Amino acid sequence: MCFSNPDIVAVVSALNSLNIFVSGLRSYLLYCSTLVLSVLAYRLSPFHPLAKYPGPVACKTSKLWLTWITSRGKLHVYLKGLHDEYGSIVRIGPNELSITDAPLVSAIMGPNGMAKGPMWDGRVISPGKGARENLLGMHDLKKHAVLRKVWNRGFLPTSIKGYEPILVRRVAQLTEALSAQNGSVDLSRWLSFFAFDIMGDIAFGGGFELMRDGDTHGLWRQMEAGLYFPALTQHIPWVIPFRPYLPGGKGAQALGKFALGQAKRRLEEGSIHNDLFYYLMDDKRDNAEPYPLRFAVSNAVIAIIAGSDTSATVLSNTCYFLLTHPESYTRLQSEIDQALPLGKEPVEASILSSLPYLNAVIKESMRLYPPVPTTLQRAPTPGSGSKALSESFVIPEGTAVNVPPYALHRDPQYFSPSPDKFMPERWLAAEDDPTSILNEDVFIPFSTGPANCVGKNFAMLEMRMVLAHLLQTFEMRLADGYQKEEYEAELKEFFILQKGRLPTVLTRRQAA
Ligand code: HEM
Repeated sequence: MCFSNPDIVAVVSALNSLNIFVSGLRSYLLYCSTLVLSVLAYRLSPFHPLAKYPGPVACKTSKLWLTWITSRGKLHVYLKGLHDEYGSIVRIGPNELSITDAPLVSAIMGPNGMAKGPMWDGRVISPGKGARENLLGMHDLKKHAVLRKVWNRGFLPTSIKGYEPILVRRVAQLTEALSAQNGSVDLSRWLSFFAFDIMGDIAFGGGFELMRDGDTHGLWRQMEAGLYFPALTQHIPWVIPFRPYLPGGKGAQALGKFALGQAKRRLEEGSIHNDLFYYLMDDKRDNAEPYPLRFAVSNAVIAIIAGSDTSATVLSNTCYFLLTHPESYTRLQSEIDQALPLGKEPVEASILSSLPYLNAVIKESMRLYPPVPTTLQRAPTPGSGSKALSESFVIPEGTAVNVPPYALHRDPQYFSPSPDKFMPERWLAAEDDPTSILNEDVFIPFSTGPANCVGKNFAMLEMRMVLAHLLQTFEMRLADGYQKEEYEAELKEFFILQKGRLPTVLTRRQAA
């Protein structure tokens, strides 16, 4: 075989180009790895502002570790483990602390506390314009306060009174639908459909009919699936610009589209009751321009996301605890039977709020499983330099602080004895053992301070009403063959605690 001169020249020139490329690539990789190693070394060094706080090396070096833990759905359990091991202040990211110290909790989230932290930039549920203009994700303290005033009007006692007849109708629909089922039903799913329908009523004056039609549009399924991605990106908000190209990055787009359709329908037809949309769009704000449509839609969608799965999870968890604690079930049923004998309908809200055991059961369920179990995050306002939480504890700008309700609620310093056990009696002062501990300041299932849950009073009414009706109407038991351990194993945290199945047999009770 022989090569001509031009062939040899071409090969030599190709080799030269390859050499230049390889050495360029080598220099680039060297530059990148030096940069990464320097950043890692700084994060682990004594010069880092958070150097004195303990925590695992994996957390100190990168948020990718917590992203991985979150992907398994058990971030709440992991963070509790870290607090058990390292104490009340733990470094959970290069620039992030998790805090379970009671006096610091109110300094972080109370009236003089901090604004929402950077994780909200990564919690975009339904992409598109307006995604950041809702109450839940608003960083700016002044803008938040203005918008919160509008939302508050939707949840004043008089506004909630207006929602009561709708709630009574939906609860009756739930019990009728459950009565019509044969054998075992997935109670958890029915409670989700109920919560979705009622939030559709409150937000848009109706339009979601999951109890009647099932999840035919896949809205509930997509909303639950849509929470997975923001649960990961909340730790690494810098990936948000790449979101459309990432698997699962489309989010709850169907919910957003459906909501826009409902909003347009709602605007054309009006509503027979004052729904949240009324307060967001039609309400006369003090000499201000009305909000644009996409703003109202974005906020109303947030009501559905923040208000449906949260209440449904508490309801399902509470049923699970009652079904696995027969003495609590019997005690609650007899309290309800005395206050609301079978056949007496509708159940009155004022009576429900005065039932001590019913309220203790709901609180105890939310203590053990707060639906937002880990990620109440706050941070110093950009440009402020720092925020002093106490004389000796200053948070430098650029640091986020996380308060994890799940770890707080199971801390024996604050709830004792047996903080991991379901014991509603701990909330009943008259029956309380004087040696027991119950610190209500750190009982924060609805958060605390100016950004606490705006829907709290409505959610409490809803949960009391559903539970009272279920226990008044049915005898309930877990389905044969269902292993109760499955329930807690299936509880996964993706931003909100998501539940699995709760196979239950419901038998209609007869009036005595
Ligand atoms: C058991 C039911 C519920 C629980 C446990 C719950 C829990 C929470 C928590 C923990 C927060 C605070 C997040 C933070 O501090 O960063 C929050 C905020 C919020 N919740 Fe709820 N929630 C529930 C039901 C509802 C309902 C029914 C609505 C109705 C619309 C709602 C709407 C909101 C909104 C709009 C915010 C943002 C408040 C603000 O930033 O000012 N939630 N919720």
